Amino acid sequence: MLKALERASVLVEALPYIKKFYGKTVVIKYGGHAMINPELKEAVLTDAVLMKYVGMNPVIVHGGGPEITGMLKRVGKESRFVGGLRVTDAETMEIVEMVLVGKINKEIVTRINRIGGRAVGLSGKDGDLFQAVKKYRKVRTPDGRDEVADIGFVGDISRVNSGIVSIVINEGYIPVVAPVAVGAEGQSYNINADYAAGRLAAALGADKLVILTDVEGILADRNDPASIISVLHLNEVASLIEQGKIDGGMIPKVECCTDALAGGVNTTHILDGRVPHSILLELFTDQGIGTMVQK
Ligand SMILES: Nc1ncnc2c1ncn2[C@@H]1O[C@H](COP(=O)(O)OP(=O)(O)O)[C@@H](O)[C@H]1O
Ligand SMILES: CC(=O)N[C@@H](CCC(=O)OP(=O)(O)O)C(=O)O
Repeated sequence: MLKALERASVLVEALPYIKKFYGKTVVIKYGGHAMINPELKEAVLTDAVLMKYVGMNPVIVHGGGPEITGMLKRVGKESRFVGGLRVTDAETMEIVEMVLVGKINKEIVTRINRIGGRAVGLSGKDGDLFQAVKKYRKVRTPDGRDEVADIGFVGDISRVNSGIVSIVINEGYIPVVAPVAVGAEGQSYNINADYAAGRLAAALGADKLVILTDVEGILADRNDPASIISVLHLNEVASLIEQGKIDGGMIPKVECCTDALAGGVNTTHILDGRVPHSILLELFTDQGIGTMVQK
């Protein structure tokens, strides 16, 4: 009884925020490292279910980088990344699709349904959701020259047909999206889940994009968790990347925020997925947590 009352009082405190976000779409990028711990997994998906219950429209775009790396290792393939993106040959692409679409997507859907929500899993191929062309990545050589690297079947999203996601939302389900896209000839493309989330948020006209990761947010000094940047303006991003202060897996995250903001999303956030219920802390408190990237 006491527990129920405690929960009720928490809900009363959250009411103004619930009203503020009622009917709003929030795209959640649920990332590889925040996905590993089973308790955290449960907390993130419970947050999504709660959001749906109180009238918001959560949309989950998931990654699964560490699981893909694990599966590749099992078949004797080493993973290589260029600028945070996996170099993807034909065999790697097959495994990426099996892991993301066949395994992780269905696991998330099953968990949400068991928690008491209703979820539908989609990949970028369903309803032609993500169409892509081959992506080339600019890299800086050790002697300071810029080169274009061929990273295989990694795609740039050329078009988002978000209709199928809207149908799923409007029918009362939580869409769960795997970041595999389709090319002009029907071939599969591996899309970094951050980019997929940013583009989908823009196409849906989402109010918020929330990216969960395994650090506190964007750090000014990567070795100092206290150096978190609470608000990062878009005009500061390029120089932080240029100076190497933002690198690796954080590059797709800030670029994804850039895409989303350019596409009309109101606010974008990079949050610590290791903190239980970090999404609710961001949504339902004034101070917010993590890094907000804004125009
Ligand atoms: N300025 C920065 N602040 C915080 N993390 C950074 C920064 N630059 C690079 N990183 C790296 O980015 C990583 C997050 O990207 P990634 O490992 O791809 O996350 P995920 O698996 O959650 O998608 C962090 O663990 C950190 O190593
Ligand atoms: C092109 C590219 O790098 N694709 C990613 C797709 C999964 C992903 O983005 O997973 P996280 O969000 O867990 O990192 C990959 O192959 O790892």
